[in-house]
Amino acid sequence: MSSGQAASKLSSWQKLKQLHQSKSSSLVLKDLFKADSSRFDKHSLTFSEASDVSILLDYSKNLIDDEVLSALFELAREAKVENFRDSMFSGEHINTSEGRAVLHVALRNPLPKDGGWEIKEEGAGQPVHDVLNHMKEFSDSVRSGQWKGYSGKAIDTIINIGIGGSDLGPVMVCEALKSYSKRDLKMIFVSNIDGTDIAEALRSSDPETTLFIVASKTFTTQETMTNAETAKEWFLKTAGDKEHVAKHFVALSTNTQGVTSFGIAEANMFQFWDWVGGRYSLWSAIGLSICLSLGFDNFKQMLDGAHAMDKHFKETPLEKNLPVVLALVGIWYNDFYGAQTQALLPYDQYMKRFADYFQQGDMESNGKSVTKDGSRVDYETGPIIWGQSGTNGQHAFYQLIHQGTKLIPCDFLAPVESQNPVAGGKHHEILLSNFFAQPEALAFGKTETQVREELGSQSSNEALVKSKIFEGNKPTNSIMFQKLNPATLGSLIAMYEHKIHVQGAVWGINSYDQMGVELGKVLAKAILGQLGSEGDVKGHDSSTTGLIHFYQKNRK
Ligand SMILES: O=P(O)(O)OC[C@H]1O[C@@](O)(CO)[C@@H](O)[C@@H]1O
Repeated sequence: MSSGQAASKLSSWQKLKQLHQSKSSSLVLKDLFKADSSRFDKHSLTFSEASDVSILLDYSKNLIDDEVLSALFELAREAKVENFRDSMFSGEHINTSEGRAVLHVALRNPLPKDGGWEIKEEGAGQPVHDVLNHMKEFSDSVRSGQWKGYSGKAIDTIINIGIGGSDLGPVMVCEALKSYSKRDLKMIFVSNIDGTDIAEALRSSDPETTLFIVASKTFTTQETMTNAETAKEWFLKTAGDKEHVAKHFVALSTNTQGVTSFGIAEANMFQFWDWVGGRYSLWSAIGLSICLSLGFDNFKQMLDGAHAMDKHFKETPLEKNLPVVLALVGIWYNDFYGAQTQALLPYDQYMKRFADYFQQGDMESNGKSVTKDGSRVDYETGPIIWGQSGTNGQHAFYQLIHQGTKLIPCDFLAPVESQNPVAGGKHHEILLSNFFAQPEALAFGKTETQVREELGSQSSNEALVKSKIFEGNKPTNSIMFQKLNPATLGSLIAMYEHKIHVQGAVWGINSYDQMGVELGKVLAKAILGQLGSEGDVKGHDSSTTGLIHFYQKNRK
């Protein structure tokens, strides 16, 4: 297990520091490609270890050479990344602050008799498959119309009530795999405590044909429990009898007591375990909405794609390991080039929520500043994750990426095949031409000479010339996959989960707790009790007090 040591104490870290100082000015992509015609072949990897999945990772447009790469792999070895990975897979309690295992890989691991790994952790074997069987049975029954609401009608609307990991994964996957969905089953996701979220969901729903999923690992999250109570009151206004709740409410949780006290029968509960992190839980019972929308078979194919990537991560040498390469190249920019963010730019409109999903996945995992042994880091940890589908982002923020003052490493992703080859595939070719062009422009830019040639007589306008120069040398990864099918999406998500794992191991931090989300909740609870009148407001600074008083004076 990684000792949680400070990365900066590692000799390979110091070597990388020196390499950056001595080489960064000579790591120029234009020159690196000119010097080596096989650079693409040398710095791209393929993954096709799952049926129906073929992924290419081209990492040649990065500011690296053999010396830098080998120092990065040395860093991974010195930080004991392989041991830490193996500790995760074996069920060791690597989430040290909460004394828990980290076993989202167990959720997509076949039983040992079917070729899966033996994982010694309560729940991590047959119980996972028991829940999957229950999910299949239930989703088949709802999708077929066999499951009836209290008035005997089939279900045509699913409202998933959850937030964070109990929302973002299902939302992202249902969007990404919409072309595989049962189009006449309306999927609605309610997450925000803002009454608008639940109000808009209920406005367009019929209590006789709506199924509510209350998704919460703890079954204590204020937003989710409040939304669930409001939904139940709305439902009972029409349904009347509490007996009918059983036909319209199910729960996804680790907290059986919480579920039954809310009034949902245990038979309508889909269990998961404390070794499933919220931001890693879409593979668990939290994925029930995905099963309902896509059908269990597609959900299972997604699990299988993720399992294949798990196997790849577990067994492939670091130098050929897609998650490891992504992680190390990311550390090179994050910790030695001072890049603060990482952009995820999927050129597939179905993946428009992909970056949103990994905002929680990455930033709630690695947004830490203390190592596992309790010391404050003296280096950068988790990057800010952001992004948007292409080509939309090109018309929003690419100006800054191309000509701004910040270094923004970008992952470009795109499918070879479109799910909607409209206009004879013309749209897809235009999309892909942009997917190919943007990393090329970022890498190689446009020189002053080229600008002057283009401007001709206008090149006497120095300011204009300067404004049209593209410095280039902006690093990108390009990831292509055959088609955005369930197995491929599963592999891609697992690839980024393991990238996050490797970075956390190198930084010596605990990627699997989230202490940082607690303080705000506690303060909010205290303020909630003080909103009655001005006299109730106590113990705050003048700003917080002033804001609360402004609200109290002006509310209607
Ligand atoms: O699933 P639940 O227990 O309702 O937690 C929801 C989300 O809240 C958190 O912010 C933790 O409080 C995320 O880590 C988590 O995914």
